[in-house]
Amino acid sequence: MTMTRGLEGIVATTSAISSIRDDVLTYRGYRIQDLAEQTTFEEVIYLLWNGDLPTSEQLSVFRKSLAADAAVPDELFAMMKMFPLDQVHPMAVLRSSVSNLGIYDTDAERAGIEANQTKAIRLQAKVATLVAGFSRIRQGLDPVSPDPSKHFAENFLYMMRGKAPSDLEARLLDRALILHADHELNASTFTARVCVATLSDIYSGITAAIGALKGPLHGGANEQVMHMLEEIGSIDWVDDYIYEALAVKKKIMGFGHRVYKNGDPRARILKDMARQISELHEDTRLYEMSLRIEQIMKEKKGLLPNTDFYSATLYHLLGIDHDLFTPVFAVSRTSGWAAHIMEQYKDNRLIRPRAEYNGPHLRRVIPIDLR
Ligand SMILES: CC(=O)SCCNC(=O)CCNC(=O)[C@H](O)C(C)(C)COP(=O)(O)OP(=O)(O)OC[C@H]1O[C@@H](n2cnc3c(N)ncnc32)[C@H](O)[C@@H]1OP(=O)(O)O
Ligand SMILES: O=C([O-])CC(=O)C(=O)O
Repeated sequence: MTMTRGLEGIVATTSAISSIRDDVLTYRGYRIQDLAEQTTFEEVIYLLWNGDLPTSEQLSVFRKSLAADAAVPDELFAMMKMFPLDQVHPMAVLRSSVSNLGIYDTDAERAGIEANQTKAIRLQAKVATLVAGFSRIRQGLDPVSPDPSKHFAENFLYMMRGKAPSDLEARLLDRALILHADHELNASTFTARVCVATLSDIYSGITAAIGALKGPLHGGANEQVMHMLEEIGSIDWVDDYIYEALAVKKKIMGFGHRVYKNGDPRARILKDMARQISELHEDTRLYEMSLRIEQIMKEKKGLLPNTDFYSATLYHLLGIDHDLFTPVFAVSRTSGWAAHIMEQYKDNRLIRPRAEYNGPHLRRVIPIDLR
């Protein structure tokens, strides 16, 4: 048996959804840069689930079905109101709420391609309503009902804020959702596939994936980047902070990647988006601090930013609460998780690796009164 820590370099499945080769990221064969520039998040969801970009007619039908499924059962918002709102993390709320969505879906246990496509649409639409609704409930406000006339990203910001975002803000979020939608066999996607490979249901798979995304070594890093920027506070303190952190071998959030060694292509696009919004708001403090951190990390550690680094500045300037950064990631990644879950069902085999045992050798049980 061979063993690699963290399964590094192990190919665990075949997949036709997204690919990282020579640091080029593609979804279904399309470069991420091209998708971010020329398509919308709804087109990308369709692409991930169906293998091809939609025609305008297909897109229109698809958008209508997403909009029709965006409302969530009142019981879920009632349940959220009972949570300890001043201390609970929104990712914990999302994890529980998606699990609860399955309880209210009468098709939850229905198998088959069509049933899973239907449930994927429901999940994708409702996950945004849940995140936006929770952000309002904890401020003592009522959730805003989804507006079917709005595009996904625009509607998401509208449901959070209670008023429509500008076109540029909606487009920036739309691009961020595209960039985060899928990423080959990352930890949360692998979790989703392991879960449904037991032939468990799609709600269980996405709930498990949300749990994996929450951790700071994965999707939770975007919130931690923001904490770090806040802790540093000013460009004047960046050098001291980073050098001191590196001296005690502290990890700098938003840097490094298991697969990319020459840089994450999404980070380059997000960096430009962070610059754009910083200039728009005439508030370049976080962006300039981030540039300096990037420079030091490259010089001292040879590490480059990953997708979570500049998304922190972008989301902050979009007015998104810091602890909602990872839930926003989850809203986007639901599309990728659902694509992988459906791919897994199509050609399923239980995922069950081995462990190399390194515990005690065979021992005799000593009766309890003699231990
Ligand atoms: C959407 C995403 O999930 S993107 C990733 C988001 N996560 C983060 O940004 C958290 C910070 N980054 C990290 O922890 C790592 O780079 C990971 C988890 C992304 C990749 O981890 P791995 O491939 O397991 O690399 P590993 O953690 O073993 O790091 C290898 C070496 O680089 C160092 N290193 C890696 N990332 C960092 C970092 N961000 N800051 C400082 N040092 C780092 C490690 O300390 C280690 O050094 P050592 O060999 O001297 O012990
Ligand atoms: O691929 C990974 O390991 C993590 C990542 O960047 C992602 O999930 O987007």
